[in-house]
Amino acid sequence: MNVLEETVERLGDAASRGDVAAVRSLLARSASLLNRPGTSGWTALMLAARNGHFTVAETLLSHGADRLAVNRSSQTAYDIAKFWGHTHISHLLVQTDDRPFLATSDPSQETYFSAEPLDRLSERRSDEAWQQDKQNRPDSVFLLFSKLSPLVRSLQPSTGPGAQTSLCRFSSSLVKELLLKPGSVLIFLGVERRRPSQTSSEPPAWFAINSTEDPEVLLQLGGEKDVFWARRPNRDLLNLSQDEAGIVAQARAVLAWHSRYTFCPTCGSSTRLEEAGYKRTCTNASCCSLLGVHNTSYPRVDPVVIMLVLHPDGEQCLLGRKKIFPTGMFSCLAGFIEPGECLESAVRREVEEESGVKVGSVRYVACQPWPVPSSLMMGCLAVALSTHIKVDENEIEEARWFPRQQVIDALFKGGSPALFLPPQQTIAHQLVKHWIGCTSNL
Ligand SMILES: NC(=O)C1=CN([C@@H]2O[C@H](COP(=O)(O)OP(=O)(O)OC[C@H]3O[C@@H](n4cnc5c(N)ncnc54)[C@H](O)[C@@H]3O)[C@@H](O)[C@H]2O)C=CC1
Ligand SMILES: [Mg+2]
Ligand SMILES: [Mg+2]
Ligand SMILES: [Mg+2]
Ligand SMILES: [Zn+2]
Repeated sequence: MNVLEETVERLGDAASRGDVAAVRSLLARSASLLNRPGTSGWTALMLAARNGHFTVAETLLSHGADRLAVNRSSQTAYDIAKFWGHTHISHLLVQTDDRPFLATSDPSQETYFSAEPLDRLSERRSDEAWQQDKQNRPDSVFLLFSKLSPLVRSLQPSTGPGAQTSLCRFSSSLVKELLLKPGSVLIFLGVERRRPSQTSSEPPAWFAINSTEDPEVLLQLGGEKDVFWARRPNRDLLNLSQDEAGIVAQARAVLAWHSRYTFCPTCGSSTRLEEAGYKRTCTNASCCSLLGVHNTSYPRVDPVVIMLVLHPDGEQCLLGRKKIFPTGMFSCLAGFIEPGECLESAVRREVEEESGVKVGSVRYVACQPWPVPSSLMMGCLAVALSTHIKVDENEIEEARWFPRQQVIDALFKGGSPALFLPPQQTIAHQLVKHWIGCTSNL
């Protein structure tokens, strides 16, 4: 047993005995131990739940313990507390479960693409002198995009689980010439959020550039090894750190808008970039888009509902697959919100259109920006009123009710040829996990 494994066992032992002081001091030394299972396959939270130690469970949760982790029998800490009759602890775990998982200050609970590591400082967007000064500062950070894909670098596996790629960061001197090229679009992203202890004068500003120069030539710019364009949205863009994914969500969606709105949607004249990339204004002085405020001048966000529909028996959920999905992959149904629709009506309409199932109550859970090109995925749980399935074959190849246990296996045991779910970075995956966590009672 190595030192790490030994420390995990000590944490588990302290949690089993109800020794809050020992739990705190072990976590203070190594917070990464928190969700590691010991040799028994149980996490510290499960052991606290098994032995009825409320304060330990509370302490572990306050440090961000994963209440949805399962042991080798697919039991969560909640299941264990319930089984052993520790109602005060199962209530504690349900209380936490009942909250939408985004309504928490714990960043590890954010959905992928939703982190906000930069302060967008929208009030500085029209301040041209300020923008110019930031663009010239040596500590400003520039990200490079080609055909809307960011330039990234592969990280060594030793950097730990999670991020496998990182955004390439350029300084103003390296991009100076590129900015003069006619095809370059520059947008301001924001400034780094500083913790109070970091007292240096001004936090660095971040910008993104989309360039139309030859991508192969651009690759040489940084002179780094292992750099490549993160072109495959479902692969390369999902391997960033939580913070970098948040920055890409903002940058890619705004740059995509610039690439598609070079002409005015109202009169067809050309448009020019303003407000550091957050507005496009028509160059035709008589265009009515210049009178008043028009949404055609601002970056667009397309609202989408994505929903996990639950069977009236509460034990099954409805998942569907499009033809383009890899074999065996099923996901939540989803669809664009139409004008004049609220979230609930869009959920009911899309589910009925795509599967023939009628839906009653709908509850919003959490959302996720999806920057390909610029959707906002609003995740809901919905309860079915009818169960007969008739798919819209234009959109969906197959939709089925899946039993809870099969979904749990797909979530925690990696799936099977019959069912696997989209990766954990997607809100579809998180919605399914949320349902299992809310109703966990194996
Ligand atoms: N993460 C996940 O597991 C899933 C994500 N999605 C995403 O959700 C989004 C919407 O889902 P869909 O099933 O495609 O929507 P949908 O069910 O409304 O059907 C798509 C069709 O709606 C029309 N449409 C209406 N407004 C549109 C707009 N603003 N942009 C593009 N097409 C529009 C187009 O004809 C398009 O083919 C897609 O971007 C899709 O990639 C969809 C299913 C699962
Ligand atoms: Mg759809
Ligand atoms: Mg649809
Ligand atoms: Mg639709
Ligand atoms: Zn116009």
